[in-house]
Amino acid sequence: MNESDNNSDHISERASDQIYSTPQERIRDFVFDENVAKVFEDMISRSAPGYSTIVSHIGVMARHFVQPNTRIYDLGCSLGACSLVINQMVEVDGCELIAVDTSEAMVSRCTESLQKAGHRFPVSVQQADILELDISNASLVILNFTLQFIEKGVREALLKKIYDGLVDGGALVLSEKLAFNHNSEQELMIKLHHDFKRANGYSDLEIAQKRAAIENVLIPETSGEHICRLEKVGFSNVYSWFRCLNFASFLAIK
Ligand SMILES: Nc1ncnc2c1ncn2[C@@H]1O[C@H](C[S@+](CC[C@H]([NH3+])C(=O)[O-])CC(=O)[O-])[C@@H](O)[C@H]1O
Ligand SMILES: O=C(O)C(=O)Cc1ccccc1
Repeated sequence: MNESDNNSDHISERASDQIYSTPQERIRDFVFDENVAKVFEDMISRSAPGYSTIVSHIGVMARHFVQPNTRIYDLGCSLGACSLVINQMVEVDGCELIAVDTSEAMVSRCTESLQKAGHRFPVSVQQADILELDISNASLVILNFTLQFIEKGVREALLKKIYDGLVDGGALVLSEKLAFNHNSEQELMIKLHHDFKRANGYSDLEIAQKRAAIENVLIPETSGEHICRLEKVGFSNVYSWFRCLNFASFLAIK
């Protein structure tokens, strides 16, 4: 069945992101509301270089790291792309998948997609703040482009809580937009990222308005800051396993 056969179903369509396509008098801070949830798949695929590669490799890493009778956490799950791939790839017994997001619009769509996909182990989708969440008996925790939206001052405490909640040999996959220490690299990566967005059909107006909307909301840090903090909270091995322009992913093993 192709997409047009069932386009009354909001899960099967990939509605196109036109949120910043018309001039706005005042740019409001970016929020993950209904309007964003509706177009999120299109938005993130056209905006985050390497996103689909990262998601599919999270499935590969899940197959390696998930241990029987443990929990998997997808923190800031949005529409559940990582949960869906983990659900497809993990075949061990006694696992439980917990997907969490503060956005009601995301949680309702994520719940529906996971139900539709069918799952071989228990899955719970919770509308909650990951800063308040209890994490225990985890063999895999995913923070796929979520930490960057968390207030900088509490990021270390969140990572320590994740480390404490992991079993030995458990892993955290942390994907983030990066900042750079040197102006020349920072400027070049931002320019190339904007070129990537333009090549994916975004106009200069869309790029500029989105940039203003996320300026105070998405706070990137350098690769060095991420690696140091992951080591500081206790992870024994921290690997930088993916990078495309100013987007990167780290694998931290307890
Ligand atoms: N404190 C918080 N608690 C829970 N959720 C939060 C919090 N803060 C932000 N979020 C949620 O984190 C998600 C970040 S998007 C993740 C993509 C997904 N991981 C993916 O693989 O498709 C990344 C992006 O848009 O760049 C949003 O759904 C927020 O509501
Ligand atoms: O669009 C951007 O410029 C980004 O940095 C990526 C992104 C993707 C989805 C929501 C917020 C930011």
